[in-house]
Amino acid sequence: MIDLNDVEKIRQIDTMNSLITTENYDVQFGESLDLGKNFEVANPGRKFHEIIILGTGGGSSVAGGLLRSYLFDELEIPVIVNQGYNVPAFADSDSLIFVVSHSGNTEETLAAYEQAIKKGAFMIAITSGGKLAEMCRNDGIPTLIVPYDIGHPRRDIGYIFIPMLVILSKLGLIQDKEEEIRGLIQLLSTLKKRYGAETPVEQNPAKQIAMDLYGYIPLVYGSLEYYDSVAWRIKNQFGENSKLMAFYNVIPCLHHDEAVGWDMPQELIKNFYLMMLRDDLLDSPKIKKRKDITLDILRTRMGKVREIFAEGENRLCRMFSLVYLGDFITLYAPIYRGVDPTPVDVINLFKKKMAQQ
Ligand SMILES: O=P(O)(O)OC[C@H]1O[C@H](O)[C@H](O)[C@@H](O)[C@@H]1O
Repeated sequence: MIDLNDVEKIRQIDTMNSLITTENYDVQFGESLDLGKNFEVANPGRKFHEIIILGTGGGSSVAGGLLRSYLFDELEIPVIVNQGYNVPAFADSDSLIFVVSHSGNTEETLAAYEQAIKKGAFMIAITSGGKLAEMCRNDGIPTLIVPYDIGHPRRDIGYIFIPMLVILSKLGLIQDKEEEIRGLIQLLSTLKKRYGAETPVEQNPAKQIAMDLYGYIPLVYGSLEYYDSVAWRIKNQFGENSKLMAFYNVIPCLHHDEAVGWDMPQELIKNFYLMMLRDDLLDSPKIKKRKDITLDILRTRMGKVREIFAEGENRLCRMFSLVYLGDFITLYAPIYRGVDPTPVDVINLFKKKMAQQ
């Protein structure tokens, strides 16, 4: 196992600097705010039936999910995250469609884009370039171009999420969020000191959890209304960053189905490492009670259980405080095993095989 206090070794294993990029989210989120603010939108005040986000993967679709959760009690129209090749039948000229592909080359998103164009939807693209940027240029679709980095959209979550938020406020669909975003940037710069590579294991909860879960299957339980997509993000990050299959579910829903599976044989359930996402401010009394009961039951059944708590002055901060901790945990987990967190070999294999005739 790698000594997570050995910063030089950590940097050697993390050959594409995913930790450094994550440590610099405060800068990324700041730039993203400016990108959003400088983007001109047409027809502010126009009414839409719904918002559809076309995009897939740990960056683009998760950003859509986080947006949906964050705006749950503010937006008066639904947000639909659409990850596949097709767009739903109800999409039409009254739909606001964000086409989001960081690379601009993801085949599902490009196929869905072509359908959306035919339906005459009001579209805005967010991409660093690729085929999507080219198609949008030809079709006259307003496009917000974000920095390219190295082609791992999951570490560009700020560039995808923040501009969508700013654009929604420019369109008059939500209140202005600049103050909340600035609060988040401040929080990220505080938290990076706690979770960053330079902070030793003894003072670094992200490193501690990454080491603690070694040998277990991660299971992330979030909750409605704000922590479903956060749990989804962390589960995805375990896959892409940690090279670990992980699972997630959402309270209270899981109490009506998955929970029955907790009666599985002890030798199976003991392989899980439960991370329970908690928020002392945003979790309602009912949700808090359900989480307490869940922990009471699972403490003696699962291999280990760990509660992680949201923090921060507003909802955006609180949600992203857990996204941020999750990003660090899922980066340290592979490094602890001597594995480089950035390459995604299986995804590349899929892309190659799908391109073959
Ligand atoms: O945002 P896009 O460039 O369309 O990428 C979509 C997805 O592609 C790949 O699968 C990446 O590994 C994911 O992290 C990414 O989210």
